[in-house]
Amino acid sequence: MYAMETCGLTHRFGGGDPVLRNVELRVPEGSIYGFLGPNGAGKTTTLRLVLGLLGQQEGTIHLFGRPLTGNRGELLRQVGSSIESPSLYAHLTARENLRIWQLVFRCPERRIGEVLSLVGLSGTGSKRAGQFSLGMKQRLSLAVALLHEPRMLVLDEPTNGLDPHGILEMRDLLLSLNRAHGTTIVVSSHLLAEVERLVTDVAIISRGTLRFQGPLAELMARREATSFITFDSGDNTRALEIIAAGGWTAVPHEGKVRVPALPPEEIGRINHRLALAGVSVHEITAGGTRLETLFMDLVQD
Ligand SMILES: Nc1ncnc2c1ncn2[C@@H]1O[C@H](COP(=O)(O)OP(=O)(O)OP(=O)(O)O)[C@@H](O)[C@H]1O
Repeated sequence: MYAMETCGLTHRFGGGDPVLRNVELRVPEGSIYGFLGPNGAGKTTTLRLVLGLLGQQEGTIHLFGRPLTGNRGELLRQVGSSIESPSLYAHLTARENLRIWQLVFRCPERRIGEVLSLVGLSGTGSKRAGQFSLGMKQRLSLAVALLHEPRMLVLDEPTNGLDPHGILEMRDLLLSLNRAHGTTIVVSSHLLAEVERLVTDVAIISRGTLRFQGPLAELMARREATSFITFDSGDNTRALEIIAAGGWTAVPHEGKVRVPALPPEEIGRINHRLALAGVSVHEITAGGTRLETLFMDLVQD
């Protein structure tokens, strides 16, 4: 079952061109789903539609297998979100901010302490949210989103403006939430590298159109298909013959020998065979398309 599913989602602002065209998201329950695309691609608009923050024009939205239309209140109660700038009161402490939302969500008071500890803000005492670092503000927004123990979290650019340490902290936090509670997490980002080690599934959107959707492993496999290993040895002509005779596809490249990407044990086997034949290998390098390059290719027309 999909935690979130959109069908034919199309949206225009005013009478302009569509900013979303037939967007079909399928977020598997329990996944960490990276919704990726460059600035202005349509990520926030899609998420606002799914959260009922923007009037739907064309298409359908299902959450947990049920249509949003007609079940909005009940379905959105199972979702925690942080979209655009966090709605925090600068003059209140973390605990006071959460107290307000605890009353709004009507959840037990104990949740305040629980989420504070979960996001690592228990020790902030009388410090006001206005004095928090950006990373702390992001974590407090996450705490608000988690108060009512949602089945799915929808976070728009949660690592925006964070330094590398803050990005790592946020990643670990989201991973542990997903593992400990099975919470489905949808996280948007304009940088694949920021979420590459977090997500299980990926959707890539560009100019309002979905360019890729599937498990991260599928995207990785596309990269591997264009990757290669290069051998440089004392006698590359013989090396080429020996590798080809072993049944591997090998081609000469800039005076060296190139084979398609292989598992490490296969590379070891080639190296061993060359050594046995008296060809000494100086260098083995892996190269090819970086995941980020593949991402850029996908978002460019
Ligand atoms: N309220 C609005 N009125 C008119 N146009 C809008 C409005 N909100 C968004 N847009 C336009 O819709 C397109 C998609 O914007 P959206 O904010 O959804 O992109 P995004 O992928 O979230 O980008 P970013 O990473 O910059 O937030 C953009 O061209 C944007 O200018």
